[in-house]
Amino acid sequence: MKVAVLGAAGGIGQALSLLLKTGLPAGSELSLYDVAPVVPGVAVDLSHIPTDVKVAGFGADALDQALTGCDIVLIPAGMPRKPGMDRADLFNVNAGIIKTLAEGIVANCPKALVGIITNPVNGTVPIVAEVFKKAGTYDAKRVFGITTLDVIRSEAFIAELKGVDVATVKVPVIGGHSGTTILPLLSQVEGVTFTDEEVAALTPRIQNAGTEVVNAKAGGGSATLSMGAAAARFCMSLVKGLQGEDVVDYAYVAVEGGDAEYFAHPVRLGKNGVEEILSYGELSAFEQQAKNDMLETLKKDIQEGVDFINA
Ligand SMILES: NC(=O)C1=CN([C@@H]2O[C@H](COP(=O)(O)OP(=O)(O)OC[C@H]3O[C@@H](n4cnc5c(N)ncnc54)[C@H](O)[C@@H]3O)[C@@H](O)[C@H]2O)C=CC1
Ligand SMILES: O=C([O-])CC(=O)C(=O)O
Repeated sequence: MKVAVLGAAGGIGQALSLLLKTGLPAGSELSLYDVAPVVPGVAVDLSHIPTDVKVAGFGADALDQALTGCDIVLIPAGMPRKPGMDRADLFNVNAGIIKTLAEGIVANCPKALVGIITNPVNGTVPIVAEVFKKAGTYDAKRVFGITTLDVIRSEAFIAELKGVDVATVKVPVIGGHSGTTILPLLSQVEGVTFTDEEVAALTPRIQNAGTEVVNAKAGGGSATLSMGAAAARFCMSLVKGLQGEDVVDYAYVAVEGGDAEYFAHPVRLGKNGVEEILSYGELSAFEQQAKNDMLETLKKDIQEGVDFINA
């Protein structure tokens, strides 16, 4: 298994790379790419951890070498938010970065499963898809926006609120990855119940959890450690799928005839990426209303990504 992390020297990139160095199956290769000159050092640092995962670092002019033969490419490259900014404010600077990296994937590992972390995810995923479409290499089953952070936050917050074992809490989160487009389906969480007041308070807490971190870091960036853990968890789902295990996880994927062109759903993963897009089931009246209210925003975010490549 060969996994590339693009943006590996950043806050997320380093945390994620550490978790992959210690978590990938024996015999795997980890390819770390970044435009920051420290990236070879990050690779050397990680290489001293005694696991059977080979690590190599690649600087600005070595994207092709970093990507050659990769099975999975994870992308946390690009600018994070500062207090007062929305994720959408990152579009102008991150769109060009994502486009360049997607072109590198086309040229070097067009069959790889691609997991996009760079914000705004609602728009960067369509950018990658449009670059692949233009190149004739697009396979909707292989492109994922990583929304796992919304899932793990929901697990953590609910376990804390209800005093239950966090390992037993499973929370479906659908939609997109910004503000109200993040839709946790609290009505479907098994083993706990919520009052209307709890739903009305917990839903926006989950939706604004990224801002909670941005404000707490006071200008020093956004979530990196929890995102590293989230991306590593999602990567392990992709790895298990590639190894032939039957695994279901949540991700922001292209959905034909869905609520929007891209929408986070439960997906069955396998050797070709998405084997099946599963239904997210019945929504409560609150969730149905929240979904209806956010679709226009999500669709606008998606169109911005599509237009960046095609307009
Ligand atoms: N999907 C999600 O749930 C989350 C997404 N994010 C997003 O992840 C991105 C990265 O966040 P952080 O790691 O905190 O930022 P950071 O600034 O710590 O790291 C970003 C890294 O990307 C590198 N980079 C910039 N241009 C590049 C290029 N063309 N090729 C390769 N590397 C390049 C930088 O050198 C830097 O090392 C941000 O856009 C942030 O908004 C952050 C948290 C959660
Ligand atoms: O809020 C941000 O800018 C980073 C992010 O996507 C998150 O923490 O969910």
